[in-house]
Amino acid sequence: MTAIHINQVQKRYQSLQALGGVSLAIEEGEFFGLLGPNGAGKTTLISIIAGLIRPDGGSVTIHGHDVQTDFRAARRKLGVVPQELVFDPFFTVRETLRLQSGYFGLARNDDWIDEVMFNLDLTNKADTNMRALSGGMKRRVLVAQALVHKPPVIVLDEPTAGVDVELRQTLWKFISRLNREGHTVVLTTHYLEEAQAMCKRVAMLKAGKIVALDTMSALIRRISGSQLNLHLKGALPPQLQHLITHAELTVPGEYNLRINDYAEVETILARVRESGAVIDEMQLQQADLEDIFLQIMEKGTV
Ligand SMILES: Nc1ncnc2c1ncn2[C@@H]1O[C@H](COP(=O)(O)OP(=O)(O)OP(=O)(O)O)[C@@H](O)[C@H]1O
Repeated sequence: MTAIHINQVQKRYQSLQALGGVSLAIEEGEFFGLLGPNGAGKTTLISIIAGLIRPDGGSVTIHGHDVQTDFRAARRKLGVVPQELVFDPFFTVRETLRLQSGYFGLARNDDWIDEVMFNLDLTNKADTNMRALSGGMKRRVLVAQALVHKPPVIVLDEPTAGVDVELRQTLWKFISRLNREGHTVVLTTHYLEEAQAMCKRVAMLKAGKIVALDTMSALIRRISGSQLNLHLKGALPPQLQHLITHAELTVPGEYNLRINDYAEVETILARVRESGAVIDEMQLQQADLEDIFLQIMEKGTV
């Protein structure tokens, strides 16, 4: 079944086209990444998925429920961890989570609340007032709040922005477990390493449009090969100059060369030796999501 179906969604803020006709189907059980630079439209899209803002055109369904015409049913299937920390400061952590459960009509939810708090390392803060929590702790409560009704679809908008390593690890362990148990997870993050480690499929947004949509492994394969990083005493022979990547960043004696297969490394080294240059240092680097991201954002394609 399709967990989230986004069909031709458009949103405009005055003269700014924040989303220009986005279509996307995320299947049940996926761990999906929504990536893009600041202002690409990720939060706008998530707010539309959550039914918090209205699109100017198009539609979104969650497990078949339209987020506008069938809001309550759609909302019940969805847990959203928003980017901003907004809380009522007078409630304790447990009260906050009970209130949220009440919103979904769950009167006796303490077993699950306890389990969520335990998994997010919040148990010893259960009776602390929200206003007395640190930013990182508040973020944990935001995650817990999104999960009180065991939603089959979990959307996290930059959940690890500015949080420490410990929370990241705790959070990813718990979210991975929920994904293994069948929950669909959609994540936006600026930490591309995190996206590469967690997401099986990604969409890249740029200026309100999807500019790449593929599995993580296919995207990484798409960027041809790897890089050979050379530190030379002497100049790079002219017949290798065309292999230089990011020429604008080249420091004298240091070169990044694009290679398509490892056999090319031998040829390059032979040419360097013939030219009389001496190799001080060399490194082979695998392409990663960051290379792909930068290339897509700069050139629009890989
Ligand atoms: N309420 C609003 N009024 C006017 N413009 C808005 C509003 N909300 C968002 N925008 C603009 O819409 C565009 C998309 O914003 P959005 O927050 O969706 O991007 P984002 O991809 O989530 O960015 P970030 O990575 O910085 O969170 C931006 O140019 C933003 O300035």
